[in-house]
Amino acid sequence: MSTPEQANSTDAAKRRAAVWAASQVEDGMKVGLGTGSTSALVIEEVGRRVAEGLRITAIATSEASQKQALGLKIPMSDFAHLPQLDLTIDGADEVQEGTLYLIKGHGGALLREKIVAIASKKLIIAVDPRKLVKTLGAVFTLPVEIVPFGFETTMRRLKDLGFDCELRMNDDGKPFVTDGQHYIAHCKLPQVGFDAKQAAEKLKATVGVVEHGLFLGMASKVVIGGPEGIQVLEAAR
Ligand SMILES: O=C(CO)[C@H](O)[C@H](O)COP(=O)(O)O
Repeated sequence: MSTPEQANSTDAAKRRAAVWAASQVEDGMKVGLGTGSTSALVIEEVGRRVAEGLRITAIATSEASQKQALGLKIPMSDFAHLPQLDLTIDGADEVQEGTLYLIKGHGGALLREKIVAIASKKLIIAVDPRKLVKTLGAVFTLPVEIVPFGFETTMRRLKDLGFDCELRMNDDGKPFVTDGQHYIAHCKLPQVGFDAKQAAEKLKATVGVVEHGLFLGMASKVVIGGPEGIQVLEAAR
């Protein structure tokens, strides 16, 4: 549990990161809009700029972000009309120092987030400093989106592969269902000898797994909001 002061400073850090990320949107761009509390601040800022005359077209990564963007009168489109995006801005649950590998999906939107991110020339990730980790899985579990049919057997096979997972539940005791009508398994990652690329390959090859929350080599930049300003990390290419 964070104190009210800590919560305020985290909110301020998220907002700083979000405002900088939104400032990277240029007139005429096709933009992907992420999901989560930091992305909501990005959408708010993009909406403010649109009201001032910025002309963009956007695609959202969740129903919640779509609704927020439409409420702010951001012109929204889809992949039938926009084959490629110039820039996507999203949040993350963890960012690994050095590699800029990400864990995403605790907002339940990892599948659409990954579809939008890979259709974008650039992906900017906006976070507060708590998200920076040395080892992926240090703080958060890895969300893995799975098909509801036979989820029990899929989760058993994930366990056999070394992923100890629990099904994400709602407060009413029913499984959480994503925008794509799938379930989410939250998997603990081993903290010693974890190989993210190998894990990503294993997960992709598991029948019943739709997608996983490891975003490897996808972030172009990560902006970290802090108490006084921002820090921008760039991917080594
Ligand atoms: O991956 C995500 C949603 O699926 C979010 O980007 C991630 O959970 C970070 O959210 P927040 O900005 O609220 O901390």
